[in-house]
Amino acid sequence: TIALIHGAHRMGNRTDADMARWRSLRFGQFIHWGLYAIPGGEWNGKTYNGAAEWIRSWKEMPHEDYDKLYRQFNPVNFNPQQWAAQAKSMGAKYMIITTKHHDGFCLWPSKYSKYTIASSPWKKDLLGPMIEAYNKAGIDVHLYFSIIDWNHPDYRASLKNAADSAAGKRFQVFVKNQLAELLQRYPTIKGFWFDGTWDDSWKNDGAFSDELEQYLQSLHPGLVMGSRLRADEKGARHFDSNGRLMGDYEQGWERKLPATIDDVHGNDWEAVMTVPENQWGYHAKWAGHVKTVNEILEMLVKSVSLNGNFVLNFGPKADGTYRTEEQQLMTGIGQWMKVNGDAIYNGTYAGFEKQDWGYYIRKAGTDSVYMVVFNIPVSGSLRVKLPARTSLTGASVLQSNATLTPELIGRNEYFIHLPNKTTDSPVVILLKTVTGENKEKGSFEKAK
Ligand SMILES: C[C@@H]1N[C@@H](c2nc3ccccc3[nH]2)[C@H](O)[C@@H]1O
Repeated sequence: TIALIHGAHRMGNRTDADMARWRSLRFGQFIHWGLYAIPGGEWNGKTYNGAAEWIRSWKEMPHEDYDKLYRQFNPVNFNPQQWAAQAKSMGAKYMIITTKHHDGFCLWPSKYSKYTIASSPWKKDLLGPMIEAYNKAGIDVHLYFSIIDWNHPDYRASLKNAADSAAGKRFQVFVKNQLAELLQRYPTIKGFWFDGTWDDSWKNDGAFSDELEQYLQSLHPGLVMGSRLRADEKGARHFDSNGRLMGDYEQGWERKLPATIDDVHGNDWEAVMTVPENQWGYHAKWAGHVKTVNEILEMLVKSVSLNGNFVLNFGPKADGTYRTEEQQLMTGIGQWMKVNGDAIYNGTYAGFEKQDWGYYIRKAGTDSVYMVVFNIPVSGSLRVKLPARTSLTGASVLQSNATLTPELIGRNEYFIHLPNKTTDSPVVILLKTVTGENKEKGSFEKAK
């Protein structure tokens, strides 16, 4: 291994209570809200084909036009209690809110910048009421913070000369001050979700990112921060130059999921996902494929089955309301979660051989294993192959509690026959298992 000062400081996952809590929540709501919701991907009658929150980088959007938008930001229909209630009914257990996206506009009245909500017609802090409403609804809040800041005069993508380095130093002080300010203003938040850390100016100062992480932990012990924040002294990000994960969980799964358990290398991880193909902030015209409830449920279930968290993104409109498609998704997902959430919360990798019908999820630390079925075979028989020395002592349909009688078809191998082959939403089966050397024979094993 290479001797590193600013590489990973820990082998393996965090085992403290704050991280165990984050791990148990499994399902989060991302909210991208800011000035970019005003143009909503359109300007001067033209449609921007990129991600709506990147419209300032579009050649058809003059920087000075974008930078004036704050003068009309006035979310008169903003109702944080309603947002929290809808998130709760969807089954989300944590929420990540953009405090400041790449454009540098702050949703809180930061004393370190003029480019904040305080300069808008709305004037008032947006984060405080959100955090209060979500916490009251029993939902943890994490703060998204972009290091890239297109508005700040001292932001540099790269440091080419002494002047750049001086600006870069001033910018680092600004970042540190804003983050400390956020922790001081919102002491109940559970973590930071850093973004915009790919520019050289950041990548080439691993020492600063390391010191910053430690500084934030000192201000707020237990804070959960992913792998996007840090670089090591060689410029390696997410994984240090020895291949060890930096930060508390792998945070690179943006609009993609691991394929198998081998892709996560035993690390905690989280995937963040858009409803359309690639829009985080509000875009008036969603082009391309819009994910359905069942598609999203499969991503959520697959993530949990591979020991990860899944966060679904929402892009509220400039007036503070959600578009219809997003409201309908929250309702549809919530209906399934209401009945089957037990399979998601505290869910972990089961260690059973993956089958085509869907995914196994083990309730953390127990012998309860859920089967979440997405693909019912034409035979109607779901194959279950158990690891050695594990046997079945019970099987039931989670929703109806109907008992199932698995058929032993081989050594540690069963068929579970589903009562009906058609369903328009994933079916969850709860398996009770027993494992051990001198275990009692499972209930469904034929007497010899
Ligand atoms: C969580 C997501 N990360 C930001 C982002 N910017 C990118 C630039 C290039 C490639 C990927 C990007 N993701 C998106 O704007 C969104 O905030």
